[in-house]
Amino acid sequence: MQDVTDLPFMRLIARYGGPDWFVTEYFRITPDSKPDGLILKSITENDTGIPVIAQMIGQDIPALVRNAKLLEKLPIAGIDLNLGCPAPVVCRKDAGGGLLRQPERVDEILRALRDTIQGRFTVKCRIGFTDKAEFPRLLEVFQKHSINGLTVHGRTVRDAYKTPVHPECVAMAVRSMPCPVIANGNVVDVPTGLAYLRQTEAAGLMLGRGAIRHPWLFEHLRNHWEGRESRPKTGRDMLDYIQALYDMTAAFNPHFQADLHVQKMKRYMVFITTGIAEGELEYRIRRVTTEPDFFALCREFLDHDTPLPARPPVESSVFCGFSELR
Ligand SMILES: Cc1cc2nc3c(=O)[nH]c(=O)nc-3n(C[C@H](O)[C@H](O)[C@H](O)COP(=O)(O)O)c2cc1C
Repeated sequence: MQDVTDLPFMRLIARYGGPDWFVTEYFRITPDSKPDGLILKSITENDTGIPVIAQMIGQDIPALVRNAKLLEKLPIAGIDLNLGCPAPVVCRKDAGGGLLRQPERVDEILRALRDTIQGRFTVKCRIGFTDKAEFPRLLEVFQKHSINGLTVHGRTVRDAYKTPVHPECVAMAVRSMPCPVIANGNVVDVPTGLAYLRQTEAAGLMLGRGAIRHPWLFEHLRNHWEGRESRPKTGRDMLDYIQALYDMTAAFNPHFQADLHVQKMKRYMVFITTGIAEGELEYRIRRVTTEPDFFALCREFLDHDTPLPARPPVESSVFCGFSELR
């Protein structure tokens, strides 16, 4: 995830159990781009023991091919093509989710990349640009290119993050793709993860915002499958996580300035604070500008041994419609 899942974040999440695979932030690929140095570090300095897949975003075929060759020289578990990013600046350039408007172009890109990539080649997509009715045609294109995996974020680009996900589309992909299909979107806890898997029969889950909010989510899912209890997490557990996140991301930043770092922390805090103290921490953290105020506020709300709410509030505007995964 852009500006979120960098090397220090991966290292921290790995301490909490972590996923089976990481996926890098996307490398923006244009005719004259070179792979971003900081994102490269999440590959070349990955000491987590968890394999990492390099993700590219772009639509220029020679550039994508050139960068895929460069990336394959590195210790990666595969290359993933992003066909889901809804950012207007990306879609306007017909990259990411914007490419879903042009299945023929996707066809050409996948052909060129499949001919180039020797190892694992996967695709991450949404279920259409404006309408889920576009999805069957996209699946026809994906089926043609022997990709090794497909991750489906069960929303259209237009949906952004404002709707529930569509498990029936992920299930359609599972039925029609010859490769493993991974379900993505709105998994916030063990029950939502299990419901998504049950409704789709997907081969696995990709977790994004839910794992930022609750880094124990990977461990809790594993505990469930392996018959172990999961201890509810307290305010103090969360405080320790926030402190570690602050320290590790700060140490990674050669231009560290406390006030700017507080702003970076807010990218994570949007997800972490959802539902704590009925939204009061979420509201107040947005207004904080200094490091002492940031930690004083976190301590005010989290320096306790009471279990935190297991899931975000049902009416959450951040995890919109997650409760429909049941
Ligand atoms: C801030 C932010 C950055 C993201 N960056 C990426 C990215 O670089 N590559 C990608 O495939 N998806 C990216 N996503 C999308 C997530 O991977 C995921 O598909 C989406 O958030 C839905 O899943 P979730 O509910 O588990 O978060 C990003 C999402 C957010 C909110």
